[in-house]
Amino acid sequence: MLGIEGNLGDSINTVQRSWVFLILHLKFLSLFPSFFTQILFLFFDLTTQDPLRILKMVKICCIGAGYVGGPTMAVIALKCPEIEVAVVDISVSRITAWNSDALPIYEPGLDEVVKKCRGKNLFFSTDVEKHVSEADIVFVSVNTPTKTQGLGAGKAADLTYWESAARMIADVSKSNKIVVEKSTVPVKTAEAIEKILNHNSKGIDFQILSNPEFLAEGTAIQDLFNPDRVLIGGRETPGGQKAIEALRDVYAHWVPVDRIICTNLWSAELSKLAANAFLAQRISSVNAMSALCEATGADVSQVSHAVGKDTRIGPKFLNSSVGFGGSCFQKDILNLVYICECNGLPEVANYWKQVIKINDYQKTRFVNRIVSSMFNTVSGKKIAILGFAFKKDTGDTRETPAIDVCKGLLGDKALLSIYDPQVNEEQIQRDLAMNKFDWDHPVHLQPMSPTSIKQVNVVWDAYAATKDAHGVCILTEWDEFKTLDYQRIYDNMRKPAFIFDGRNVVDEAKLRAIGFIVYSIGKPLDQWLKDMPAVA
Ligand SMILES: NC(=O)c1ccc[n+]([C@@H]2O[C@H](COP(=O)([O-])OP(=O)(O)OC[C@H]3O[C@@H](n4cnc5c(N)ncnc54)[C@H](O)[C@@H]3O)[C@@H](O)[C@H]2O)c1
Ligand SMILES: O=c1ccn([C@@H]2O[C@H](COP(=O)(O)OP(=O)(O)O[C@H]3O[C@H](CO)[C@@H](O)[C@H](O)[C@H]3O)[C@@H](O)[C@H]2O)c(=O)[nH]1
Repeated sequence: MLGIEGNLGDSINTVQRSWVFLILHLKFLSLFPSFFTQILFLFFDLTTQDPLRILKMVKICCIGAGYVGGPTMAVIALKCPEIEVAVVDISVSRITAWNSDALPIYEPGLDEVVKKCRGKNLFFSTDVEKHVSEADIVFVSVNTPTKTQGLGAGKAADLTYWESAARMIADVSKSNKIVVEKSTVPVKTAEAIEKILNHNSKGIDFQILSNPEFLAEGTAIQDLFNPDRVLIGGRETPGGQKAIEALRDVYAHWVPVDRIICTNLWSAELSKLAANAFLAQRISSVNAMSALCEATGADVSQVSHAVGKDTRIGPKFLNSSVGFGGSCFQKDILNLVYICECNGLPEVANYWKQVIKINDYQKTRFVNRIVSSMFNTVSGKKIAILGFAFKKDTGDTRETPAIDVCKGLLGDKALLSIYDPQVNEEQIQRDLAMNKFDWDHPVHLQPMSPTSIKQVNVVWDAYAATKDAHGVCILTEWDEFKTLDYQRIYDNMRKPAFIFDGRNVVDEAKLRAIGFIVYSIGKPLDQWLKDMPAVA
């Protein structure tokens, strides 16, 4: 095992040197194969300590085999063949899936990366303690969901899973370790983790680093291969700096060093929350504009284009939508709000709270638009839902706006027929039966009792979903929804046939020419919709 204090950073730096040495070594052994020569070389190896000592593999363990732990570690294993990477989880079903041909998450490019490394230097296991105790670097990538009860419920991050992982690391460790916060955590979490780890440390040196992850689902592999930046925060002590160096050396296998930013612990922890808040704020800003566009006849796509051409603003993340979803934005902003409140900054807290309020408003506005357009009632009417995942190219449904829209329509007694290319019926039924904030607690990774909602029917084809429907809602921007045969869909629907496009994927002019009544977020309204204004 390599000690962190002394030589982990150096060892990775000198890997190339060691390969040269090994080749020379083997060459000499083949030239002088006598027993005596071999003994001489062995003696040399043992006494010099360098470089053969460092040929022993560095071991990384990641606790949490989820959307972050799985892809991140697979890419580290691919890019660092001399490092042994173990990804561990308490969920037996998740680990079984990681070891099978049907990986537990859908992510373009992930299968190929896993296939290249699994069984070589990438391992998935439920033997959490063994792999943690053997590792030099332990990443912790467990859930940090919003608290559902107690102090800070509905806002604060629930650190139960993080704390239990930290206690387990302290219990099973027998050698020095770098412990890396990969999960998104409240600023100052590292201080609490240090206390847990060092309280009963048996003389072991634990260095805590913050290394937040910025990948987005659906593009995780490309984001990991080519990150805008890698952020590493650590203590400003010699030990802390050495640990930063060791982790930087891992990423430096494929990330240009000028993109690896090193900061203090608190800056790294806070930057992750700040980045998500800034990104979500852009979406709430454009969504707020979308309401004004509908009221005035402006077109939100044109406004976004014009605004985004300003190089100080930039064109990305300005797509108006039914609202942002996903496991991160809402959770992390609520967490930020709570931290501001705890630090006596109510004005700052209220500023960020508004990003969530606009997002909720956007989802409610969308449901109200549907109901008001369809003569103020959807009771007993079949509504097709196209797309349930929170964005395209993922099967993840955590905090998807589709849940709120579907629940809103179910509240008005609609009959839903749902199709998503990557989300199965069990997941959809479970999501629609779940309470707010329950979605990201590990108990929900286990199969739940099948309490299916009778008003909901899940089908495996957009045409089946839309057959005999009164209205169609597009809630995820899957590419296939752009090229559906809308004439066929129209012919098989009840009339008047409505389309409510929550992602601005359809060509409204073409659909209107077919005969549809079309509502697209932030676009000029047609006469029908003007005559039946939604109550926001
Ligand atoms: N999903 C993303 O795109 C994304 C991106 C950046 C950061 N993050 C952050 O990363 C963290 C993980 O997110 P995720 O989406 O991968 O979550 P996830 O639910 O997909 O995975 C977390 C895993 O941790 C496991 N786990 C929980 N407690 C454990 C324990 N004590 N020991 C072993 N395993 C345990 C769970 O069983 C689960 O499989 C969160 O803090 C999240 O905010 C997520
Ligand atoms: O212009 C846009 C861009 C996105 N969205 C929606 O916003 C949500 C989030 O999308 P995205 O950010 O692409 O996916 P995530 O996987 O949630 O990634 C975010 O959250 C991660 C978890 O913290 C971070 O690591 C990423 O950097 C951050 O982009 C989705 O519902 C999108 O449909 C919009 O409505 N309009």
